[in-house]
Amino acid sequence: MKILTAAQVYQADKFTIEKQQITSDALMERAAIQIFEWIHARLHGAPVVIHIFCGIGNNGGDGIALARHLAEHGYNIKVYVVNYSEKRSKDFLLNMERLKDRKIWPEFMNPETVLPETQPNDIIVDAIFGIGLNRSPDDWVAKLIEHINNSQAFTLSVDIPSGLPVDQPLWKDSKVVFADYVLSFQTPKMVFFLPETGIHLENWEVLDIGLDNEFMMNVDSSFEYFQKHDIQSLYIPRKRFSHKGTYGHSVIIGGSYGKIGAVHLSGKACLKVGSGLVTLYVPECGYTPLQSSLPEAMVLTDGEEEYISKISLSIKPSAVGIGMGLGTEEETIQAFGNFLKSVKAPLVIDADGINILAKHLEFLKDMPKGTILTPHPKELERLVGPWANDFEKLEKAMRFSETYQCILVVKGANTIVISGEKGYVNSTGNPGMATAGSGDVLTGMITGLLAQGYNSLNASIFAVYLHGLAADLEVPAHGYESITASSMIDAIGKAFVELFRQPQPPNDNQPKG
Ligand SMILES: NC(=O)C1=CN([C@@H]2O[C@H](COP(=O)(O)OP(=O)(O)OC[C@H]3O[C@@H](n4cnc5c(N)ncnc54)[C@H](OP(=O)(O)O)[C@@H]3O)[C@@H](O)[C@H]2O)[C@@H](O)CC1
Ligand SMILES: [K+]
Repeated sequence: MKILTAAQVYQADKFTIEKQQITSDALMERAAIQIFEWIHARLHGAPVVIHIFCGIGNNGGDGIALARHLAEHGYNIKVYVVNYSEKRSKDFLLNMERLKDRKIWPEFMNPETVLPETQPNDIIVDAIFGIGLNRSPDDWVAKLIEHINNSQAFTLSVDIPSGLPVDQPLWKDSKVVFADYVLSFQTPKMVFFLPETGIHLENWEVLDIGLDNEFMMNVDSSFEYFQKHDIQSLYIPRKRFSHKGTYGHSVIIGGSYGKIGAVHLSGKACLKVGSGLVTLYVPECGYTPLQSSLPEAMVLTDGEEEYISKISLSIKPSAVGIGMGLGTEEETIQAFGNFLKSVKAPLVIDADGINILAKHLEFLKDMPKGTILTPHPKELERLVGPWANDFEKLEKAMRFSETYQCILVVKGANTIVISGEKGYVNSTGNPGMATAGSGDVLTGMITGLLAQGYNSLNASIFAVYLHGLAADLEVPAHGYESITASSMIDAIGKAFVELFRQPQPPNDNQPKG
């Protein structure tokens, strides 16, 4: 699903109105009806008090139109107009007239208004600002936002939590409505996925208001949100007449004394995504533990006991994953640098591999095109330098990716795969994944997919999605806290099955008896 900027949403709006020959008010009506239906399907007419806070632009217009539909269905509503400007939009005014025709009179709020009381069981609809917000709200509106946030009522934001800009960082000390749920029109907004701004909402959902398909297909968005059907289309099916050689030979290079487990996790995850063969290249001390704990893998060892001192492979790998538990001994650094010069197979670099690169930028020129780097935030910072905000972080990552023609898997609550000027935002995963070894598992998975012939971008996207899905499938049994890297590996199989599970048909036509 494309993630559009505010400017692109306005273009889509204009294009749709012209092509479908409808009025802008008709589009607002679609939006309001979609929100009404969402609420009605859950409340079934329950007599809860619904406080609707409306601005004076089109976001406010959506709120006013929603108020009319709720009133027509007998809901107990209180409507407020947050009068932050004299410049009311045409469709806001039109909907105000329709509301007044039904003898519903909103309360007009200005800086002097006493803020309304709400009860914990009430519902707040936040339609104060939408995608038109272009500066920090005035002080009195900020106080209202804080008042909403201090109430215990469930808060539903229309399109975007009021106070959040769509595609830029938040202004300093600016206030934002905390939304329990956001119903966002046609496209999720990029701020939902970034740590500094995503904290202002709990859940979101996209409502389709019928913006023109042709526009949506052709618009060139910098970011996409990838979901199940996108991943299904990347899948390379296994063939009947195949053998283990068909699915590649992965090599995992890493480990040092006390950190051999990282290689075990990567190697096992690599096997679990279907790599035909897996060889682990480790210091001598890793030989016995790995041979006994992971019998499916082959093990090659370095001459050194406790760290890797040179990397010479007697085999021709289909893909290589390097860096987990590697350490940063001087000899290891040299071995890593030399390896970059000689490696011909598709490559994933993680953990200490990234740390070495960050300290030895001269190695970057030897990195093969299409190499995948999988930094967590601290590793990314070492690589691209500090950033002032999340948007600058992504810009820097994009520039890095373009300069070195590599893929960056920027790990976070929503991991974002960066390839040149494009970013792909993952839809799976949960806070239980913030656990030791989680990254080693991902690196192994990406390597295993590369070995099977997935290209760098597809392998990254597919693995990131499947990794998150595996962790999500573990939640019912483990909660967040006791998910471990090993339990994620165990769930990779379930994640593959889930990826292709068809929705269950309703049971009505089952034979009785
Ligand atoms: N295609 C779609 O998706 C559809 C979208 N629809 C809905 O329209 C919404 C966008 O509406 P909108 O353009 O009227 O902007 P909105 O956010 O209501 O703001 C109003 C005005 O406030 C102003 N302003 C800005 N910052 C300010 C501040 N800090 N303090 C004070 N004033 C401030 C600024 O005007 P300015 O003062 O800068 O001239 C701005 O124009 C969208 O989110 C969705 O809910 C649907 O109806 C149908 C289809
Ligand atoms: K809003």
